[in-house]
Amino acid sequence: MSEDTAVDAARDPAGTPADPEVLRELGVLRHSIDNLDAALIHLLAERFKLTQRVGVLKATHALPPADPAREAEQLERLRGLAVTAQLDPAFAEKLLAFIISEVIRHHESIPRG
Ligand SMILES: O=C(O)C(=O)C[C@]1(C(=O)O)C=C[C@@H](O)C=C1
Repeated sequence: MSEDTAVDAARDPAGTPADPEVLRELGVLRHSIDNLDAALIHLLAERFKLTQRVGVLKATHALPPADPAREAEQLERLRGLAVTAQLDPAFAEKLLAFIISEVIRHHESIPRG
């Protein structure tokens, strides 16, 4: 993380720089956020590699790109996990729907047969 990012954001409305201890804590928190964002990107990349293989399998065997029954199971499971993890289940649902819609778009672009 850039030191400047923390410094820029850590000013009060009058433009006075924040307490150095606040800046230090902000920097520590942002460093961990950056690590988690990197992990999310890597996890998503691995997920898309697997769904790409699913897409090829489906296209090869004339299976439909979307499977609403599977999605309903995933949704129910993820909502439960979100509640346990104290994450807003509505957010988890929207995120899953967003990811799956992108996967289906990829599936549909694979030549069939
Ligand atoms: O499991 C499948 O059949 C997939 O194509 C993968 C996936 C997903 O991204 O998890 C995507 C589309 C389907 O509607 C269900 C699930």
